[in-house]
Amino acid sequence: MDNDNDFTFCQVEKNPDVVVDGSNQYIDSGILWNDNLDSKKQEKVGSLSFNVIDASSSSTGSGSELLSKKVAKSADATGVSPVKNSTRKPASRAKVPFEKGYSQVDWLKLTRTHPDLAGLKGQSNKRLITRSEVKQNQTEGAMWTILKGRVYNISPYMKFHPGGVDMLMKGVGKDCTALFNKYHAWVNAEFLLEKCLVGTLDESSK
Ligand code: HEM
Repeated sequence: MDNDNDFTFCQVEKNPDVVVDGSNQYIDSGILWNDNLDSKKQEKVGSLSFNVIDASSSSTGSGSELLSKKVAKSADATGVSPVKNSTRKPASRAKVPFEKGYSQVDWLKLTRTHPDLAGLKGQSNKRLITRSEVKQNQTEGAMWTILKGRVYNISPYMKFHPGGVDMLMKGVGKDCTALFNKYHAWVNAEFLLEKCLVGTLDESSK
């Protein structure tokens, strides 16, 4: 098996290049780790390295998300949270090898450089959006989906999706939350798709 190109199996070092909003936070394991955590320690098991956080000695974490994820696979960069103990059998894995230039790291670079990934053209992403408007946006440049009450334009993420374009297409024009949770409830989509946010779902809409 050739995993050389699969970032999931690469060791990803903390990279000062990926400073988010210049606020001393780094993208690491799909979580925004606060750099002030001095109790962070690197451990190694086989080819995987882990960041072990002693949360008890610090109250400077970046909110509940940080505190709830004390151990993270640093191998699983960008948007993939640590695996939780679960009695539920996960759906079968079908990760698609990415095309050159479409790794999750490439996606993060794009999110930092592209001026309008959501395709808002100056419109606010704070507005309420109806289900029928989501349904209407299924064209190449604007493929909208509802995920956990938020509306995203997932068109730019298509070729970057590790599960493949076909799988992601299943969520276009509708609410993909159930499918999303079925395959990877641990994925931090709020972070990955932050720049693709179009608005909030109008829950009362049809
Ligand atoms: C809409 C937002 C979505 C985002 C941000 C997203 C993101 C991701 C990420 C980061 C992975 C890699 C997971 C890992 O390495 O553990 C992945 C894998 C995958 N995704 Fe998605 N996904 C989305 C929606 C969907 C939908 C709607 C489906 C199904 C219809 C789907 C099916 C899959 C499958 C089958 C895999 C590969 C299997 C696996 O690694 O467990 N995804 N996705």
